[in-house]
Amino acid sequence: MSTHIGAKPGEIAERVLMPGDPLRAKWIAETFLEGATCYSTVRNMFGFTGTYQGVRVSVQGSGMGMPSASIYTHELINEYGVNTLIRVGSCGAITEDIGLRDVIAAIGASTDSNMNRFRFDGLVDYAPVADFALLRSAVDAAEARGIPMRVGPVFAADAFYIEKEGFYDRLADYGVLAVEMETAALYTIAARYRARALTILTVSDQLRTLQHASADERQQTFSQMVEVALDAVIS
Ligand SMILES: O=P(O)(O)O[C@H]1O[C@H](CO)[C@@H](O)[C@H]1O
Ligand SMILES: O=c1cc[nH]c(=O)[nH]1
Repeated sequence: MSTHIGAKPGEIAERVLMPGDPLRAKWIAETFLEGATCYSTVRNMFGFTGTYQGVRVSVQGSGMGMPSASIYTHELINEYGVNTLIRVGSCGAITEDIGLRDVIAAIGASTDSNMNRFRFDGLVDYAPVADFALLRSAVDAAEARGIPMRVGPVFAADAFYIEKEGFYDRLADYGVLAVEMETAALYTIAARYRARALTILTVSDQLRTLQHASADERQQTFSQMVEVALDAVIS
């Protein structure tokens, strides 16, 4: 086992879906994987391995925010040999042309996290980006399933509750589609250790119109996001 994951060597697949919510990991494993078994309950951050269309796939909760997601990303890659990670998360849309329940693939992530400034001694504003082949596979999968999916940049925020007048407007001015809390760290760590990473998100909150998805709506459209992610992760 690693410091934060209770799996034995070989229990985690090379391909992993990573939701923030550990109960979403359980739901994905029970709903979409065959023969799924739980390999870790450490900190209740559940992880499961099963098969999807005959291919071994794991689902690991990452927790909320970049410090937590960094731990799981680092250990999955470096302690368990994971080479492909797709985050399946929720997000807040910051442009009015994106609706509740829409699916977004993150081509890159800006952030207010200080992690990369620390990493590069404050001299570089590193640009964390998605793996192109995974992104292309996700786009192909969404098209094949008839699921509309926007592709664009997101903002990975340190804080969920931001009291900064006009901040989302300014991000939207620069083309940012949505706000979430993990992708900059995921893309950076995957790049560092030569793994492939992608984030796919479902809009749970429309931050312009202040609409919020109901629990049922979230579950239904999370299904679309997960189907696209599973098709891409086994590609
Ligand atoms: O739904 P998940 O994957 O947790 O993602 C989003 O939801 C959490 C905030 O509610 C943050 O982790 C954010 O990134
Ligand atoms: O980080 C997040 C996730 C969902 N909704 C938000 O507004 N922010």
